[in-house]
Amino acid sequence: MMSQIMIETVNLTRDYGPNRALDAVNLQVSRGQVMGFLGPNGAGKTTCMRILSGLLAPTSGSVSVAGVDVVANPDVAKRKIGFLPETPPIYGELTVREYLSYLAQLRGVGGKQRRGAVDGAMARCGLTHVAERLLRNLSKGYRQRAGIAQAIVHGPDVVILDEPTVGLDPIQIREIRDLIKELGQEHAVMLSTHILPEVRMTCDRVAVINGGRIVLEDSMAGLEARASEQHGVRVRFGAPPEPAAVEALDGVAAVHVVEGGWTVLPQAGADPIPALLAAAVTGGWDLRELTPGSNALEEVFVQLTTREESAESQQQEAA
Ligand SMILES: Nc1ncnc2c1ncn2[C@@H]1O[C@H](COP(=O)(O)OP(=O)(O)OP(=O)(O)O)[C@@H](O)[C@H]1O
Repeated sequence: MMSQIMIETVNLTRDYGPNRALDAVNLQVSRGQVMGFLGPNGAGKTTCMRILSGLLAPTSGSVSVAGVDVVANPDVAKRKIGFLPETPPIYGELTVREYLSYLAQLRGVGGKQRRGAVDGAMARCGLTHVAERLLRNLSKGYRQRAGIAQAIVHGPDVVILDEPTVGLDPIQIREIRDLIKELGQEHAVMLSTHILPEVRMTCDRVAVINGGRIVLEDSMAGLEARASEQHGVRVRFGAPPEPAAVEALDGVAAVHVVEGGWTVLPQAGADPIPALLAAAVTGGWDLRELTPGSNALEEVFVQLTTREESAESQQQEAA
């Protein structure tokens, strides 16, 4: 099957007064993909998602959803998109069924199809047994499911989820992540989060935004490969040696000493683990943890976002 591009932004830019919140953002997401949209606070994620959803106008650049220009045809585009905002509006006095039916109607699902659409969305989100419950009486996890159900009830091509697992307990989180993966098979899904393991678990692609600019866009596989080239081995010792003793080992390029553990960076193409293990045993370093590349994604993320920030602060200092 040809990959169908469902979300496309070209040089998308948005200013709030003198502040540029989005700066020439180019993104593409196809049907069958879950794209993780990552960035620190204030990076521009919400701004981007609100523009995609037709809730906010861009300053310049273009944005299309399922081939429909969101700025030129907002009403058509809105029917092709489902959005779960970070804080969804509350309709506590409606039952789950009434809520979904109301929103399906707003988004143009006709009377005959509506019941089937609502039943289908409830089934996919595991809500069938609470269909007649008032929203205000649902647990947070179920309310979140209702939020996701409203984002898919009208059969949109594109589903955008803003921090969908924030505030849920671990079991609810797992269930919502499974649901997101499932949605990715049929829709193009954009998932905003700053939880890195969540991206690893649910996404096929990842885009990292910082200071309004996309600083990385890659497949998960590509990112993991990139990370493993520069990843470190995380180690913790009960009786740590001098860092120089580790640095001197075969295959070790450098050692970063941080609180709670060290990161041992390998020389290109080398595996430092055998020498590390041997030295830890003979040296009595009391090895407590050895995790290869466990922070790979985190390291790439931190590198990408801090590099941009430090470049910016240097510019500001120079100005
Ligand atoms: N209505 C607004 N008026 C003025 N500035 C705004 C407005 N909304 C956002 N901004 C600014 O635009 C930038 C991007 O904000 P945005 O909310 O899109 O970031 P974010 O990545 O979603 O952050 P968070 O993870 O904290 O939600 C920030 O510098 C923010 O202060």
